[in-house]
Amino acid sequence: MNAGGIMIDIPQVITIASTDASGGAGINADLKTFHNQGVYAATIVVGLTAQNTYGVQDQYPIPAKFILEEFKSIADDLDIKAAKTGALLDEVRVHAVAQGWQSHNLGKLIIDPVMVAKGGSHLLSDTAIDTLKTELIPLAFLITPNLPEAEILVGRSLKTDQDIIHAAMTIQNMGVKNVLIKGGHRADLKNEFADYILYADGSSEWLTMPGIKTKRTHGTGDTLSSFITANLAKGYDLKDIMPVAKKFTYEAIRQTINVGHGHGPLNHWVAITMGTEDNK
Ligand SMILES: Nc1ncnc2c1ncn2[C@@H]1O[C@H](COP(=O)(O)OP(=O)(O)OP(=O)(O)O)[C@@H](O)[C@H]1O
Ligand SMILES: Cc1ncc(COP(=O)(O)O)c(N)n1
Repeated sequence: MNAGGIMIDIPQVITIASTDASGGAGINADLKTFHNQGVYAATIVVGLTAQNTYGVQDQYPIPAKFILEEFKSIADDLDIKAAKTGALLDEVRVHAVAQGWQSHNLGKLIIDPVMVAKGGSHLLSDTAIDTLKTELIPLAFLITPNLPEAEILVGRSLKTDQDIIHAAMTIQNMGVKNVLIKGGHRADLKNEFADYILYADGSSEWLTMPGIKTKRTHGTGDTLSSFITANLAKGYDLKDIMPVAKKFTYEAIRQTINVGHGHGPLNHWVAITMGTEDNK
């Protein structure tokens, strides 16, 4: 009921992750990307971090019981179409999120398996990796590890393109439908580099782009996975989203903003929308 006004339907998404006090990564980057893409965003806060563009100074995990209450509050009211996870900190939090998801399915699940921040701080304990593999990954529509995260998930080093292709298959066999292995860590090594995606139907592609020589890449993975989450919620197909998600992240890195003195944050104000002439 909205007498005299109008009612607008809007796709609803959620980020299940940790905050970044400096605003460049984590839940903060997710919310800015969601807003940019015109979706309504809710949050399940799993942890808080005291961090800046130099690194993570401290972490504060939210109790598992409270995380489950957050799940219930959202599921009792909102109509979430897609959810993404970010830094989950440890085994207890990963288990709580898997438990929350099984009780309250919130649409398509996208896992960004954040393990180590750009400054080198651990945002997922080593003991959480098995819980991630056995409890959370089998529930997901898409997982988006960067190269070091993919190496940890498969337990071997990934040097060649062939290694990456095999790793994506190994991860898909853990029960997740689609696997994106991000190549940002090779961006300094080559002028052109690529992300690799293995789709649910067995097809795959290399998404190639020029590497930008910069250290202002705080929150690149969050930005990419949030863009994908927003547009899955809008009903777009993953294969159509991927090139545009890459373009959004690329422009958000390229059109840099002057914030912080370490690994600076991205520009979440760039205008790139699915379905426009520019992106066909
Ligand atoms: N220097 C760069 N130039 C161009 N694209 C980049 C660069 N760095 C990262 N990207 C792109 O940004 C996206 C995120 O990649 P990356 O490998 O940095 O993820 P990530 O390490 O998980 O990010 P983060 O942990 O910072 O959130 C990928 O699509 C990647 O190709
Ligand atoms: C709360 C939180 N989530 C995710 C990241 C990863 O981003 P990056 O590797 O660019 O620091 C982060 N630093 N902090």
